[in-house]
Amino acid sequence: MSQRVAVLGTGKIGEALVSGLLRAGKPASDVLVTARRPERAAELRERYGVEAVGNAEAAKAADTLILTVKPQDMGTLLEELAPYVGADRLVISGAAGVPTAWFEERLAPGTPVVRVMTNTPVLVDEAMSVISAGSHASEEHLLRTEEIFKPVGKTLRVPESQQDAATALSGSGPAYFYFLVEAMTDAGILLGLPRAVAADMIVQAAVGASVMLRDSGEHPVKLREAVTSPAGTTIAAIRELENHGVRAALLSALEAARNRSQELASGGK
Ligand SMILES: NC(=O)C1=CN([C@@H]2O[C@H](COP(=O)(O)OP(=O)(O)OC[C@H]3O[C@@H](n4cnc5c(N)ncnc54)[C@H](OP(=O)(O)O)[C@@H]3O)[C@@H](O)[C@H]2O)C=CC1
Ligand SMILES: O=C(O)[C@@H]1CCC=N1
Repeated sequence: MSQRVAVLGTGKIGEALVSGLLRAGKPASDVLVTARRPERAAELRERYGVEAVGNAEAAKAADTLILTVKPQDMGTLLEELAPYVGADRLVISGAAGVPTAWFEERLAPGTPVVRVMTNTPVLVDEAMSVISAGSHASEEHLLRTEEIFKPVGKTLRVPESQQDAATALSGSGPAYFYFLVEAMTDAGILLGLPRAVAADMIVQAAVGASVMLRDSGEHPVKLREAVTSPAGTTIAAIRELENHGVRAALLSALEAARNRSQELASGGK
């Protein structure tokens, strides 16, 4: 069996994974991609030098299939793949919500399935990829999955029962930070700063705070306390955040994301 990896449904996440595989040294000849539109296939061929093929051909030719279509498109894709995928392949699903059991029901008995929730920082090798084994996936399959995702960031194994929460926190997580940066940049405009200057300040504050969170090992409360001087500026802002229920809003927001992931379990609309 070849060491070929196929990415099926190469959109934003699929393309990010292809670029990661190539950056990690996988030869382009070992990477196949599929796309729904011919112009997209041509774009991927040109950009990465990989072969773009049909879904059935990818399923026949690759030993690892990474499925990165939207949950709502997974049913159609599985119908195309099922005749060609057996227990000698590894199927990795990157979709939100859809459980490994859903794939197992549609594939040949014993087909190993691994569910992965990654996030867009895969583009800068700073992803978090949260990994769970289906009922036929062995340690070897998990290691093969980690081999694909480790070069593009961190990996974490969790029981599949935690995947919907991981999707809410980690898969969607970057979007919350972009939302905050966008809102804080607007606040800079309100305070009279030019947009570019405000954006520069906020992005650097986000980078600095993220690096400190990751590298200091300190609890976020301690880091925030170090910024918050008695009778100073920060506590004036924190009071407003608490008055406006930002903490409660985050709890509700992540619960809503978790619930939506659960709704997508059946490749739902
Ligand atoms: N975006 C994110 O931050 C994250 C997304 N995910 C998951 O990754 C998956 C993909 O998301 P994302 O990359 O944002 O979505 P995209 O829409 O960018 O990518 C999906 C791609 O699949 C293609 N496609 C759909 N059906 C088929 C098919 N039958 N055969 C071949 N290609 C097909 C689509 O084609 P077309 O362009 O024609 O629509 C599209 O290019 C989702 O399941 C999502 O839950 C996981 C973590 C983070
Ligand atoms: O919004 C979504 O459904 C996808 C899954 C996680 C991040 N983006």
